[in-house]
Amino acid sequence: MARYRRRWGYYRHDPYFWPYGYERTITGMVVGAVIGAIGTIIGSLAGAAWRYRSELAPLAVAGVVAWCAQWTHSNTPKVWPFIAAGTIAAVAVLAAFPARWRRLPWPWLSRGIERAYIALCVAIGGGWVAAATHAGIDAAPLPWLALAGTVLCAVPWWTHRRRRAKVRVERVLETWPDVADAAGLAGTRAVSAVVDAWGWTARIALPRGRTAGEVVAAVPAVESGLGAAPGTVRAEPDPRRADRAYLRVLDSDPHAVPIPYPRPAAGTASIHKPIPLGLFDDGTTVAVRFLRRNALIGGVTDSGKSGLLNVILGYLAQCPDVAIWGIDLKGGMELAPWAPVMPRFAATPEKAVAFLAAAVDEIKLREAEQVARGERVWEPTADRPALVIIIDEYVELPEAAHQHADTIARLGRAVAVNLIVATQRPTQKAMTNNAVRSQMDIRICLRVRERRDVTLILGDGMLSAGWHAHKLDLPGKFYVSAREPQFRTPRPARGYYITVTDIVRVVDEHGTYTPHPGPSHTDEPDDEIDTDTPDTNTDEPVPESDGHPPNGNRVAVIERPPTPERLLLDALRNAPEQGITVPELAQTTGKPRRWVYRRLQQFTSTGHAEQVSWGHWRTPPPPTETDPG
Ligand SMILES: Nc1ncnc2c1ncn2[C@@H]1O[C@H](COP(=O)(O)OP(=O)(O)OP(=O)(O)O)[C@@H](O)[C@H]1O
Repeated sequence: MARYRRRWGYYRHDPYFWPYGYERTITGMVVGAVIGAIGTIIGSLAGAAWRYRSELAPLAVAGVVAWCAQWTHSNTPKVWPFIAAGTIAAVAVLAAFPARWRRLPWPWLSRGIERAYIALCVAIGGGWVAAATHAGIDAAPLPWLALAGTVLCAVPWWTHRRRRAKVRVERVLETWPDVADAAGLAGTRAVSAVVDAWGWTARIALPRGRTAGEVVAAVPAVESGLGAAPGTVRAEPDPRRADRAYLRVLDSDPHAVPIPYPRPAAGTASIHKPIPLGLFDDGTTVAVRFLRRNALIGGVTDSGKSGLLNVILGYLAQCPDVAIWGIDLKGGMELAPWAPVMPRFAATPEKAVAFLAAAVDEIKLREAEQVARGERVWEPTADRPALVIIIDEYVELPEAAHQHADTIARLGRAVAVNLIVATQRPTQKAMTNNAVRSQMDIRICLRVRERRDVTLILGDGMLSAGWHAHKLDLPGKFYVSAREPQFRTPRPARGYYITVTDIVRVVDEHGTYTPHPGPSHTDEPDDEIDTDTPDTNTDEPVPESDGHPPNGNRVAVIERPPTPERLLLDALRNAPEQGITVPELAQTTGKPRRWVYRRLQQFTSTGHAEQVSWGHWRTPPPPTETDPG
């Protein structure tokens, strides 16, 4: 310290150190203040230029272009033809941009309209540089052309929606430390942000030892800090890292108006693909795979359950590899319009029981067929379709039907026989004491009245994890919970709004089971729909002659030609008491005897066939109950 004091004492009287006097003088202070003010102004201008760098970019580019033209004009004026040729080549490349280049990670080059804008800027800039290189930048009319070109290129840049949104988010993120301090999230950082059509999503990094739950809890305070409307900010944990969270801020709500139903392109629908149900609040599609999965859809009256079922049906009806059965215990009010695409449609409890029993039977047949084919899971095709049973108002099913539904939910998965059920309150009793509910891999929760209904539909712990379905405010809004990562966090979605016209169009194109009774006929037995307890012939093909089922009142389970395995099983089931011979079986199935022998061996080992006498086979009779008396 003493050393510095000595040095200060030395310089205090040095005239070179104080150019305006030996001591501080008034002049020196004024000059210092002026220099300070100029510095402050320059600093502020530089700060503003940095802050508005995106808006100023076109002017900066114009300045650089003019400087380059001046330099080439002064040093190498003869290169102007090369500059012109280079410009034409660049514009040509942008115009004929090969499709495979569009997959490169340059978003501004992958969209046609943005490529056209870049091509325009290159043409104007390159053309002007070539001309200015030849004639000089001040040769008329080049200065005026420079001004016009700058404005022409700058206006689309200034008005570009995505650029403006990105800049706005960057500015918000610059203020994040202050917002975080005010919201009790001091020490957190906004590490990245993505802008979309409806708002933006930022990834927030938390200091060690702190969790995403804190960000979720601080959402109201963050809304206040950002000056956003209540309910427009949502936070969710990052499923990959415990010390990261996502913050979603909505500028406009994609769910504010009904979202029109988009039909899949003709010939593309398949049960192997996820079914698009609607949009998340960031505008991404909610697409759920229903193959070999049971689904539960719950919500209060008018929450949009039937609307969502219609969206699912609209897709399934267009899948060649699916057969749909419908059960609608609201007297057929909701699903009746779809009856023409359903081989089976029940609107009364009795039919519902019969159909579900038939589905259990179908599962057993499919299991046997799988054994015969040596396959573990049933891969649906047009010939061997998946069977999806849609049940509206599940709790209205009679007790007997619940038992069958329970069996289907437990055993149907491997053989692609599945349930999609909708209900207002899936209480324990209604869900066969939870057996069916526990088999529901996909849970969709629309608006519910009470908080505990969230637990009933989605499961324990979901309410406290942020699945606040009781706060959903519009019909068709829902949460979906499934095993895929995108369905493990509570993200509100809204289903597509499918109109009667959409339904009629799909049914007209894909409906084959006509005529069907309207809801008003449901109390009377009908000719078109099978009310019998089903038997082994349930998969007879429907003749295409007049659309009416054969044998008076029987329709097919699935209107596709049966597989040889199924024909074999049916023949064994229908065999007389003394059995059926191998040559007869070979004739029925159209397969060689060796094939029949091999299948019979497999069926015998699994209890689906027995040899009654030498060369005679049949299905073993069901075990009879022994009389305890
Ligand atoms: N995705 C949607 N977008 C816009 N409106 C919808 C949507 N889904 C349903 N709605 C509207 O909400 C109302 C109720 O829908 P829906 O009949 O599907 O409800 P629900 O839950 O099945 O009712 P209920 O239990 O009484 O049958 C209908 O008027 C429908 O137009």
